[in-house]
Amino acid sequence: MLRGIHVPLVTPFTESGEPAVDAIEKLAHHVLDEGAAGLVALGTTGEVAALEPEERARVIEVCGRVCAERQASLMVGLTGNDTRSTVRALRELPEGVGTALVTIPYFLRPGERGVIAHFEALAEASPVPLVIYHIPYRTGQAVSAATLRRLGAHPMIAGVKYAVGGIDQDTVDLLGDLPDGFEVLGGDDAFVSPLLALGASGGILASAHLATRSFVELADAWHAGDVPRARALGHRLNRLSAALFAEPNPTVIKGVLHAQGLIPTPDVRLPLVPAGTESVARALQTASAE
Ligand SMILES: O=C(O)C1=N[C@H](C(=O)O)C[C@H](O)C1
Repeated sequence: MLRGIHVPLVTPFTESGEPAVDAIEKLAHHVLDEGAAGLVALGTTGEVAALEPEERARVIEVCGRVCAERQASLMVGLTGNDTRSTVRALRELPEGVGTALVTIPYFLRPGERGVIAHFEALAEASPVPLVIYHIPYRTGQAVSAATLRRLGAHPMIAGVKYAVGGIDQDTVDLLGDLPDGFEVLGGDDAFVSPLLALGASGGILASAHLATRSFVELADAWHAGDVPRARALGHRLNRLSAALFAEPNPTVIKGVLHAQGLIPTPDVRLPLVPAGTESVARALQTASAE
């Protein structure tokens, strides 16, 4: 279910600052046409923190419609850091959502026992399987391979979006001994190729808005054991990701998508500010070479 490349869609805005629903729909079809296995609505890349509740509902609605039509997987991001309100949000997810991508409680730093208790409570209450979003440089909470393995043994916890900013001992330990039915999806664009080499089943990658087909080929090549092809693609795509992440995500990606005519404006909501023209030009040039 979690195999392949999932694109965490940006939320494009119109000139008047509203979510550009038509552009989301077009972008969704575009990345699915290019081979993405599914969409992620309301990720960090979708600027979820800056969207009003009714705007979030509209984004889920349009992504749900496209995924239903295309028989693709829809994952929805939930970023609460308190257990009771996250349970409520999970229960309020509309029909058609396949999985919920739930961030490890940020800022509070509840410790590993707290993380376990949080996810076990969510897993018991959730109507859909969960994907743990582990991104310690954003949440401030470290989590060991043993904790992820324990959580992964729960039947309602389907996987982890793994974004620890590198490959460390826990990464190798986790991928060397995964619970049955628990998948690792790379969530750091720069490290997706080594993670796939270690056994990740795919990735959730903002970079895959661009060169989607090449990211899909990268995952397929590692899964097929075609090491020379996978390694070469990985190095090439890493250059694209580096250019796209030269400024806070998703500012450069939006600049490039706008320059390519795929979204109506490159606008982001404060506290994000639009990427500089040089960063966008460099990323555009790298993307054009794909
Ligand atoms: O929104 C996401 O999902 C992603 N967010 C990450 C981030 O902004 O840190 C990057 C990753 O490509 C996907």
